[in-house]
Amino acid sequence: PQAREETCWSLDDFDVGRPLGKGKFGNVFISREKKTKRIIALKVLFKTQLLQLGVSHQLKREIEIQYHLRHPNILTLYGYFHDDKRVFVILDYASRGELFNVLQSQPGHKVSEVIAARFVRQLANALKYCHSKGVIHRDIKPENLLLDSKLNLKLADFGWSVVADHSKRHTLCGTMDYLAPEMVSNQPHDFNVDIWAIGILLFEMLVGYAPFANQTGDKLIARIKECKIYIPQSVSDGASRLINAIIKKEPQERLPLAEIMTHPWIQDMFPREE
Ligand SMILES: Cn1ncc2ncnc(NCCc3cnc(NC(=O)Nc4cccc(C(F)(F)F)c4)s3)c21
Repeated sequence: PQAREETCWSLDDFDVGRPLGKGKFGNVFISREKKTKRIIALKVLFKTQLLQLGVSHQLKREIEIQYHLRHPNILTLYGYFHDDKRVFVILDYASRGELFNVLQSQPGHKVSEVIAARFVRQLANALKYCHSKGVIHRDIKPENLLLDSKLNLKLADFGWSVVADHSKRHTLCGTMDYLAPEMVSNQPHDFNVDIWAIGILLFEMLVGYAPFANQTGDKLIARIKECKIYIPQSVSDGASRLINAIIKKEPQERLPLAEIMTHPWIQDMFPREE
């Protein structure tokens, strides 16, 4: 069979520029690939830390997962290479950086309902694609949502994502009728964790802080379990209805992606598509 073209990269292929962000595992640098002059983002991770924290398998899984994901609202991972001390991940460059910093720079740390609806629809698009491939992101937050020069949202950092183990379900599906409720619902991390995150994100983009923010420890856990959120009057009825339809304690009760994308509030925020 046709071998997939495997370009073998090394640090010599790149001019490394300023840091774009600093993470606990390593930093990201704007860089230019010498031959094509293409601008990319180079994430540098230190092997010692990956080994110390026992997350090397997670990085391998992230690279494997991202290798199969190609979508306009997912930050592309082009490849990786390593030297004796570091692992380098070659990523799309998102020139407007993290949504986190965009929100921080706005008055009240919030955006308009039109912008919020745009980002929710693009994120739902990215997740519809991921979930259709059995990939659950599991770490959706403003730090992992990047923006390109055209204000298109790019879902990034699949370091905590998993591929839902359909295998177990397939072996069981012949005899689903006999499965106890806790068995069929016992998907520790099912796709609905990503749906929940869309609700939290929408709340934060419109209110300026997350619904359970400035709670700590067990109070925070209790608040999340109680699942009671207070949506300020400043938020429109349509947006409030969508937030309340997503932030549900029961995973299965959360509004499915398809219904988020076609929700009346989302539709109203987009001028009639020509
Ligand atoms: C800030 N910024 N501004 C512009 C811009 N343009 C592109 N990218 C940026 N930032 C990088 C975004 C990322 C994408 N994928 C990531 N992946 C990751 O960080 N993976 C990862 C980390 C630590 C440990 C593990 C492990 F081992 F646990 F799995 C996995 S980070 C940009």
